[in-house]
Amino acid sequence: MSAFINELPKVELHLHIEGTLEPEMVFALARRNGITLDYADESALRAAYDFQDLQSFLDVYYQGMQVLLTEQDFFDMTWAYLSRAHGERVRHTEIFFDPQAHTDRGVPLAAVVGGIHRALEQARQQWGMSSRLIMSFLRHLSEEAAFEILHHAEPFRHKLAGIGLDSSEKGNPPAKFARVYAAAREQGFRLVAHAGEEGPARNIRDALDLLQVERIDHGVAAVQDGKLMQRLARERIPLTVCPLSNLKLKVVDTMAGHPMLTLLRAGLCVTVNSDDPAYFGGYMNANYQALQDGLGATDGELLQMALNSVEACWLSPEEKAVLVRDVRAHGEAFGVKH
Ligand SMILES: Nc1ncnc2[nH]cnc12
Ligand SMILES: [Zn+2]
Repeated sequence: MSAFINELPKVELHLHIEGTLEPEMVFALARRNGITLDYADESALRAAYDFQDLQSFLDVYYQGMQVLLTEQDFFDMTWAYLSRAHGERVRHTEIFFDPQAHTDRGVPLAAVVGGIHRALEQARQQWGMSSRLIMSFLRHLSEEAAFEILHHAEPFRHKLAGIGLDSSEKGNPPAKFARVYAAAREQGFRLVAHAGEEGPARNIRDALDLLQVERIDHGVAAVQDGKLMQRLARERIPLTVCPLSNLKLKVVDTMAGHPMLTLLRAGLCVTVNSDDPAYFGGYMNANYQALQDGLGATDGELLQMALNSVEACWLSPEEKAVLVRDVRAHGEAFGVKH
């Protein structure tokens, strides 16, 4: 691991907290909750992490999270991620969770939000690590179900910064959620959506125009549409790109074929993120390192992407200024210009 990457102050903007469940924790929580898993042990579960596409991953991901039942389970999962992120110099993190995947199993939303939020608060007090929580609608479920969870979340509104849209992109375009996004916008939520991961560039344009999102999660399909790239660059719409995820889910065939640097050099606000690190083989450092080793990104380009993440995050201008200063100082300490 390069010292430059290891010590770089980082901001993470695309992280599914349920995607941080390492096999060891899946088994520990299963034992604690008296749940029998379909896999004999941790290594058998890890062997199942051989994905052909997004759907084959999602099937394993939704199965893995069934061990989460209590507020303490959600706290423990979140605390394990935050400890790891803190060790990788993540200073601020914006975290997705999938409420419907839990409430549909009978887990109270209070346990989900309460456990995650308690861990975020402890990280803030203990390390000064800041965070935001983003509630995602599952796009393979109905518009009606999204409205239901939005309504159900009202008592927790003060703990939620934004709304996201994830799960199976194919066959579930942004238009399906235009009305519920409009309702969320009226309630003051900030808005993001997964688009252009496995789906076409058109989904990115529709997420901007129909859902009025301010950031696109993934968005790598933009590279197929020059006009859209120009718009994203002109409007400085951030893309929260996840290199190791794209490789594991076969969005790209090789890291050398990843469009990250094409997008960066075209002036887009691209950022580096880990998505579901327990499943995709690496947290933030590993994603930065993969861009360097597999794609040939320079330290200067990595520094620019780290600064983009600060620009794209939801901290106040004053808090961002502190992070910008620290990222720039890190570059200067290593003699790196961006
Ligand atoms: N990469 C991804 N794409 C869509 N939905 C997800 N849910 C968790 N990870 C996801
Ligand atoms: Zn994602």
